[in-house]
Amino acid sequence: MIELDRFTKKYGSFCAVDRVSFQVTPGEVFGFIGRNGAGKTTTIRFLATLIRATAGDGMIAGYSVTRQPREVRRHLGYVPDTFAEFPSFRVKGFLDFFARAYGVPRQIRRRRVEDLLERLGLAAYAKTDVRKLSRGLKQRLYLARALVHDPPVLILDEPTAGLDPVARMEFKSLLKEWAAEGKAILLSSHNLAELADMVTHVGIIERGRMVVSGTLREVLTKTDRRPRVRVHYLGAPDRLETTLRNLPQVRWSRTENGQVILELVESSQKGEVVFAQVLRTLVMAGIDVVEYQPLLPTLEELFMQATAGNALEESQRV
Ligand SMILES: Nc1ncnc2c1ncn2[C@@H]1O[C@H](COP(=O)(O)OP(=O)(O)OP(=O)(O)O)[C@@H](O)[C@H]1O
Repeated sequence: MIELDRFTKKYGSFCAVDRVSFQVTPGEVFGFIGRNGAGKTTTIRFLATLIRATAGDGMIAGYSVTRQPREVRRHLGYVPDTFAEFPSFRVKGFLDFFARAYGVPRQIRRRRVEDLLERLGLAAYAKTDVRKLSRGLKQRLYLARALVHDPPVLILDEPTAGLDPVARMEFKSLLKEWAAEGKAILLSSHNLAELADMVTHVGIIERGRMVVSGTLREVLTKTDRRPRVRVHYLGAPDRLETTLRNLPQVRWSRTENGQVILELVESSQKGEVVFAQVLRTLVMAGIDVVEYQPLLPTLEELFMQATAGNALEESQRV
């Protein structure tokens, strides 16, 4: 598992990361989110043993990042956000080289390299020079490299940047497989809609501080946005409009792709009761409701809300 304990990193008098803590246990996928310069890469590079902490420590699979970096590297698969250039290597030879460097026994090595080439869609490029790969293919190769020693922990900095839509879908299902195998996974991404589909947990870092963290569901329900519901109905809109006008529980409505989004008033009762009341009224008014779907706030909405205070402070400073 991954454990970060009050990690702090200062560059001179500037504090890039300030006492950030979190845990990722086996089977969890933790999405690490933040604006440019918030401190994600600094934190990730520390966990990957590439920079030292000013204070605090981290544990990877039970080993201290500060005191046992060699052990940490043996238990960690890391994909950086930028790729170093390598000398001439063919794709398969590249993976084989890293598998040897990690001391993977020969019998296992051959099978594992073949398997990774297959799973990451690289089999057709096995003999291609790595320097000739496109950005997306390099991304896949680096993912494969991170997995050659079958580490229990994966840390991926912007792993889907550069992937085409098909490769993204494949990556998502691979991520689920790795999590189901019991790996603890940390990933950062700026694509929040995509991230919401991949993670079990999220943490939002803002100017070096963790401002929100928890399970995806937990943090999404923490937003103070009012309850919304999407209604798919049959028939002409005028009857619905008349009904909505007389519904005190509805603050506003708008039409999106032939369906109606309703924002409901907050009530002292549980949100679910308001949803039920509105549905009952619509049905009683003779509206043929085909689908009625309460909408959770999105990760974008949560992110904007969690970082809004700081954005305001910044704009006031200018
Ligand atoms: N070597 C360094 N020397 C001085 N400041 C640094 C150094 N590395 C990072 N910083 C600063 O630390 C802060 C955090 O940077 P970091 O790269 O961790 O952000 P990030 O969240 O990964 O951003 P992005 O989304 O743009 O990759 C930034 O203000 C950055 O300028």
